[in-house]
Amino acid sequence: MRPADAVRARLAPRRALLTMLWRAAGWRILGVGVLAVAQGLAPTAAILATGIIIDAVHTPDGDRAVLGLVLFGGALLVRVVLTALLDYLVRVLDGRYGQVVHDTIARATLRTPHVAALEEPAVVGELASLAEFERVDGFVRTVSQLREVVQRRATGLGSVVVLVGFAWWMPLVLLVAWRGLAHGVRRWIDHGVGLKTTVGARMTRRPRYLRGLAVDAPAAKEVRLFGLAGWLVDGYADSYREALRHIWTGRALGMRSVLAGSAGLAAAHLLVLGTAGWQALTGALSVAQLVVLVQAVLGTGALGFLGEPELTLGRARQVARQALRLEQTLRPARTATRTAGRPAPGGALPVRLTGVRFTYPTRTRPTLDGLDLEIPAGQSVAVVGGNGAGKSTLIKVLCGLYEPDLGRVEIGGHPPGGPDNRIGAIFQNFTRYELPLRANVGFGSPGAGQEVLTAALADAGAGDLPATLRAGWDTVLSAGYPDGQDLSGGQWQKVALARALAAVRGGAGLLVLDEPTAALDVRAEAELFDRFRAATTGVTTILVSHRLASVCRADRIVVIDDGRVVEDGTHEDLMAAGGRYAAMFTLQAERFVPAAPRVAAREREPARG
Ligand SMILES: Nc1ncnc2c1ncn2[C@@H]1O[C@H](COP(=O)(O)OP(=O)(O)OP(=O)(O)O)[C@@H](O)[C@H]1O
Repeated sequence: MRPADAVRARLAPRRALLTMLWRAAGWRILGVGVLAVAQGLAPTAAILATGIIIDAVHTPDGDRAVLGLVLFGGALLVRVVLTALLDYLVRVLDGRYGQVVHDTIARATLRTPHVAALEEPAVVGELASLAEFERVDGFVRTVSQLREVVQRRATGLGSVVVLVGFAWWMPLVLLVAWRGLAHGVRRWIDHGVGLKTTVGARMTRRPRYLRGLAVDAPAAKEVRLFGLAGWLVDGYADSYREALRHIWTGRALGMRSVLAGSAGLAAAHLLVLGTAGWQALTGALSVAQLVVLVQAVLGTGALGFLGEPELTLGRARQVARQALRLEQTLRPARTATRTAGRPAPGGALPVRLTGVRFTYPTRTRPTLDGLDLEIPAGQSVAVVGGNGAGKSTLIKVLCGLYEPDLGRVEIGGHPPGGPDNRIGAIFQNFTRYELPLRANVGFGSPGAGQEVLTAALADAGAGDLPATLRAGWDTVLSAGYPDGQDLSGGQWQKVALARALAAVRGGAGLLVLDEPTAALDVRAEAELFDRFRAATTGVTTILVSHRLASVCRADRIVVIDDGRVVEDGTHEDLMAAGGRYAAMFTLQAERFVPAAPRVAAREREPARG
């Protein structure tokens, strides 16, 4: 790396922090800086005042003593007033700064319509470390920490100026010593952080996992049922002790730089204070001068390592840089952005995928490859195939959540997410919003009236659900809220389905259903499909399901294997062709139908013998 590039890279986090601070506070941040410098210089004024007072008492000189006292009192007053003012200002700006960081990250992540961008390992890493910083340090203390650092550095510089008045080399020696120790401490801390993220992360993985098993609800049943409590407690204690032993040993080895820095600092103080003491003894320094010098020497400590504020500010610089980098990386897609709000009614949408190839960011092999599929407007198509064949991926590409590497996806003649973005969908891992039932259904068709939501919930087979909830449509669907209520797996699925059906009632021209009935009982599923035709008339529907009894009702069935279409036709066509679909259907059907005759045949056998 060229020296200019190295300097630029070193300065980039500082520039990023300033950019974010400017966005959050504008000129007010400069005001905070100036006031913090003034607050930091107050102790220097107090040191000088002390010197004047002692000198005046010694002389004696009443006027100078008064001047000294006024200066001292003024310094104290300025400090008290500025402290109160700054405490208020930084609290306001801290909140504002945290909000701007949140906004920057949220806007960057939300404006990318492609989920793939959020799965890039670099982006995942940045988002995780931002979340960690927020959890541990909070974005919200950045301005406070900045004020603390600026104020203390001003105090240190004020002391340097005072010391220069005695001998130019004194502040220089102390400055070098303090920075040397700061460097040593930073190295030690970085070494410790490095250990924590390498050895620590590796060695604490198991204890963290065991702790999770002990306290998290999902494992609670099995832990009790299989009597794993003792094993868990011992395993956690042993593995955690072992991890800590490794980290402590590593940290102790890294202490050398701190010891060397401390020795250097002790030597510097010995030299400066020794010289001052000698000069005082020989009469070259007055008592007042000695007092001023000693206090200024103490003040230079503010140029060393400042601990918590300095560390937090360092992390805040990285966070600002990461947030701005996300803003750069997660640019809006080339295609038109998704239009928010209720889709305009306009009939069923045709779908066309031509030569689509798609590879997940974390994979090298494409999951979809050479996939062609054309669905006329209004047709109902079922997509089937084995586990991992690429069905859900096809749905996500179709909905515009992932951009294909090659080929085209068109919905109503436009790329997905374009102006005619009228898609209603329920995904396999649909979202359970910790919000009222009304929002959980209403998100499918923002702005829709109550009658649309009620009809959509009825279409999904959960028309009676609001009556069973404490606050009806206003019940928050989470047990964590007063008057909130969680739902069963099947009820949640019906709510998610209602959301998709609300979109249809609101004008969606394409309905995509990825395993919409996996959590429903057989009767609920049968009832749903009986109602389904009526609810989806005039809409193109794409259904992914492993339940072939439901699939066979579709106008057309498409079999996916290894990321491409391998069979395509009606149920009758595919059964007659005797291919994969026929084999899957026969296998599923046999598990129910022939059981009775087989038992009956076995029962008849002894009689024959
Ligand atoms: N986010 C992801 N990142 C990387 N690989 C993924 C991701 N999601 C799915 N895959 C992989 O892509 C392949 C196809 O997965 P997909 O979920 O599309 O299959 P599917 O046909 O829907 O399977 P199933 O019937 O089990 O739901 C699988 O090998 C899966 O491991």
